[in-house]
Amino acid sequence: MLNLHQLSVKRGHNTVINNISAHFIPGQFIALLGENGAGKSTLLSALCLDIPFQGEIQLFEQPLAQWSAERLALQRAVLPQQPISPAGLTVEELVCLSRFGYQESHETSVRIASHWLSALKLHEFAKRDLSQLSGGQLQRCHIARCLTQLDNSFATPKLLLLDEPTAALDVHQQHRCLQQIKAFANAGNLVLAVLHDLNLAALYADQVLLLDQGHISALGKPAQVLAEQPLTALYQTRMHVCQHPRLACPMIFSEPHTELL
Ligand SMILES: Nc1ncnc2c1ncn2[C@@H]1O[C@H](COP(=O)(O)OP(=O)(O)OP(=O)(O)O)[C@@H](O)[C@H]1O
Repeated sequence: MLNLHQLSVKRGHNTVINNISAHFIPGQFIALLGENGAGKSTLLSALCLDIPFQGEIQLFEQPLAQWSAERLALQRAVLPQQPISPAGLTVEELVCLSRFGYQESHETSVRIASHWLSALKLHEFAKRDLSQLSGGQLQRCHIARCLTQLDNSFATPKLLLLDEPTAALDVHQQHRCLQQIKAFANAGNLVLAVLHDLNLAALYADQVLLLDQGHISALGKPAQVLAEQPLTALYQTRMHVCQHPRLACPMIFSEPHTELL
């Protein structure tokens, strides 16, 4: 579904994404992990065509650059690290705006938006101005916007790109949002999400992509990739990996840096 072929991205004089190739199939939740500055957001920006790159990005075997904005709006949604939240818009208005590409009535847009606002426990805020939300409520509102934008069961698999979707969320909301996002992926769509929480990646990702200074250092199932030695090397922090007491996934613990104690 999504092909990266010898993708490189420069920012200033530095090559931030360095000749990476990968192929992603629908039905998967891919977690992008890596230290600060590894190139995760840059990779998402290239996938959004927001910055120039070398190499090729193909969606359904067609170069992304050849897709019209109208077609892409029905196929791909994006949650940037700092999404724009125009003051004066209500939650429902923002989420409904994501339906602009569909030929449908306002009532249909509101019905679909309501579904996702309820799914993310935001229904009570539907008529509230965006400026009157907490950080976590606003983040959930933008996740609802993305899922509303791609809600079209009669069409081809969709691509959802999320940059740190759980950064502002409490534990309950992290699980609620990631369960919705994983269900969306496993229903036949593709989700690429930048995460910093290794344990959330272990719980929810079908595949984990470890980015190290613009290179893919590992891509595979969480149980294969999230191992002590590569994580300790990548984050320069002592890591321990054990089995989750109840679930079939690894759990990761880190140690303080002894030289700072
Ligand atoms: N506009 C820019 N001009 C020059 N360099 C940039 C620019 N934006 C980002 N960079 C650099 O590119 C590198 C990759 O940045 P990027 O934001 O992709 O990292 P990241 O993996 O998303 O990090 P984080 O986890 O901190 O969000 C960093 O070294 C950063 O300093």
